[in-house]
Amino acid sequence: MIEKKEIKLIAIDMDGTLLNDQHVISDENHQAIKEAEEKGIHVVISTGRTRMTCDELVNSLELNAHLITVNGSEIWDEKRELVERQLLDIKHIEQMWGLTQKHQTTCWAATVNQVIREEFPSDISAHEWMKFGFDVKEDSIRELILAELKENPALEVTNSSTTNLEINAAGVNKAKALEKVCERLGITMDNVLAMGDSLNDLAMIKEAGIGVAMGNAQPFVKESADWVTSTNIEDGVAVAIRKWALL
Ligand SMILES: O=C(O)COP(=O)(O)O
Repeated sequence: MIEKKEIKLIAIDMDGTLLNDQHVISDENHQAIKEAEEKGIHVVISTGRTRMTCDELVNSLELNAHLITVNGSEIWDEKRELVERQLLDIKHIEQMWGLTQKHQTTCWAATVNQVIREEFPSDISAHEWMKFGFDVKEDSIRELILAELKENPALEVTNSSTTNLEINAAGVNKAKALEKVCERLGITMDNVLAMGDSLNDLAMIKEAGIGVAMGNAQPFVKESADWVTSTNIEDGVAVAIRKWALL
């Protein structure tokens, strides 16, 4: 039985959480977020996406709050000024690029000004890298890559779906970024309600006062959460906001 806590900040993941399977924010989720803001609660979108791929959806919420992107690599303030950005080392990008070649997998990556999908640049060192991703349908190959990545203590390895791997610099995750946002606002992680569905949400779900997993979350995320809400296609975000922050 989890006790209710005073919620001063709500951190919400996007894909598989705030967004339905058509990548749309439902009216019900929109309304619950609006009511939370009206109550004076900071609503912080905390996503693996880059500004380029989340702005339109985030702006539609008209929030007056910080924003966390690329799994915590970037923190933006209410005016969308950059507070902090953390990069991956070039040698680690080269290592991961080597792994995609070795295992013949699909990869993608986020630099500070683009999301790279098909054409991987030959001048790796000319870019500033924030995240590297592998898409691997075959479990055995994904596990091999995961094992190699885990040997490198400079990397933070998570996922945003069961068939991908997402890599940031060690110590970069949504929980660390949220702690920094909380510090700026003078609140503690105990007053945070965080919700998500994948391993890139795990740290914030564990460290928040109330950590909520979506009904569609990966099993380990559900096991680690304080509470499991409905799925992303059943307005699970609104359900959790109403249960933990609005009553
Ligand atoms: O990494 C992604 O692109 C998925 O983003 P999410 O963290 O909002 O689910």
